[in-house]
Amino acid sequence: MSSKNEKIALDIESYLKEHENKDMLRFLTCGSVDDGKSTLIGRMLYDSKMIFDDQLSAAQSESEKYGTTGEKLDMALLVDGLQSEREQGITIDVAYRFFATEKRKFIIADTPGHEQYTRNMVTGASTADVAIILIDARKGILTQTRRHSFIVNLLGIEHVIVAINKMDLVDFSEDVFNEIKQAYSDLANELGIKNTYYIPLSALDGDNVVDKSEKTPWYDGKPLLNLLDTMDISKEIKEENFRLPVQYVNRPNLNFRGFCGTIASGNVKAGDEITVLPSGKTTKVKNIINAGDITEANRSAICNEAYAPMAVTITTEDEIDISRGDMIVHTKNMPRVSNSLKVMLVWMDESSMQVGKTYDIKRATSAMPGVFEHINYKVDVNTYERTQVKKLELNDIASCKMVLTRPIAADKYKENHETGSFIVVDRVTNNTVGAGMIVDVAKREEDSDVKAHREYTKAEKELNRYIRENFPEWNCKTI
Ligand SMILES: Nc1nc2c(ncn2[C@@H]2O[C@H](COP(=O)(O)OP(=O)(O)OP(=O)(O)O)[C@@H](O)[C@H]2O)c(=O)[nH]1
Repeated sequence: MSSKNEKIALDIESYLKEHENKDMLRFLTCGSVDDGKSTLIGRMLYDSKMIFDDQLSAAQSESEKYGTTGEKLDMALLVDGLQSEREQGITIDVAYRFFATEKRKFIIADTPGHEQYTRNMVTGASTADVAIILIDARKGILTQTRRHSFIVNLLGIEHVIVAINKMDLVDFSEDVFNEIKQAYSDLANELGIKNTYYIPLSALDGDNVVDKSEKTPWYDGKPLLNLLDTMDISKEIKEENFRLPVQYVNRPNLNFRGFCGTIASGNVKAGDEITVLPSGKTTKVKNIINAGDITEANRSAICNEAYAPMAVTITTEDEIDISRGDMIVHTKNMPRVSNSLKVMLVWMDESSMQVGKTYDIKRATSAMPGVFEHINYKVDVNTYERTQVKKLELNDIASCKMVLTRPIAADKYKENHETGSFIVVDRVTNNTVGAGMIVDVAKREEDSDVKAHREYTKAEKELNRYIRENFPEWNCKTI
């Protein structure tokens, strides 16, 4: 990266500016042991000149000593630091790597492929726009391919690049490529994966990684890096799906009250009619203030429109109670409000998940206790078979019924990743023990346990109603 180094040394400002304006694509790499994942990542870093000179010479000398590639530089050694960590069990987390081309910035989430690391793959996949699934051309689709594809689909990644690697070992055979392509497209159909792209590769020799290979004249698609550079991953901005989870109520003095948060989806304009959930109070947006502008001096620096993922403060026409954890939405397009949700849950802790035990459920800016009342079924991530179980163990994925102590404004994950996902926290250890996605929102359940134990007088019921209507921030239960 010497020419880049020069630019960094001479004109760091313009170098940074150049990067700032590029758009970002996050992708996940999944493969079975020895499919060539490290080699491919190493090749992309190398070819995009993101390897430091000292890293390169270290890899060159190690390559001569330990490399598995004869004369050639073993690209896998360029990502070896991570691997040795993994072998020693120091980290089983996701490793994020960064590189950039002229057009885009990339973050690679490199996750371990073994079944015992399913939770790590879920973590890496949760923010990815694209998944690259590596397949060894000699082996075709393996159990691991099915598992990785299931998780990629579960996490709602809409673009899957099937990298059919080691084509050099099958003489760059078009037939082998087509067979694997057909088998994977059957799998994609079974799962409902929308956009698939197939590339014949040799990560080792660099065929179809950066440049189109002469050895695959029958392939009319783009090489991998070019595909990553140009694929359209923009999501439709739906104005009607405006969601602002309230993070903080900014009340510096009696004259100002603003509601701060990062817009999870959609957009909002001054004057829009909004509803605060779960209370259901309605008002209009008075002003929208950009996060950067909230200082005493320019609190009046307002904008007319804001959209995801901007961090904003909004003020309202009427004085209504809004508190952290509430969701501000457009009145004309409200999500369902309920405390009873059908969810897909990934269990991430050594201690098993107990039905009926109370956990803290954190979703966007809200947090409340909740229980998993019932496990509908557990999915075998390799065969997609469903089984009945009484509890969940580490890495299990299951459909469950989750009941919260308070209702929330809930979107389905497939419609909104931000507001449709949650984490599960153990109330004693404070560990994150699970992650989940809302599949469906049921009708709100009454708090049967409270009802069962006490009969309330009319006066008590009226008082309860008064408190709920006038003090929604107390999160009072309905009696
Ligand atoms: N012939 C050939 N060999 C390859 C290719 N890609 C990778 N290899 C070789 O396959 C072996 C495994 O490659 P890695 O990149 O370490 O595989 P991996 O998937 O990262 O493996 P793990 O790190 O163990 O998960 C190494 O010996 C590579 O040199 C390829 O396109 N062609």
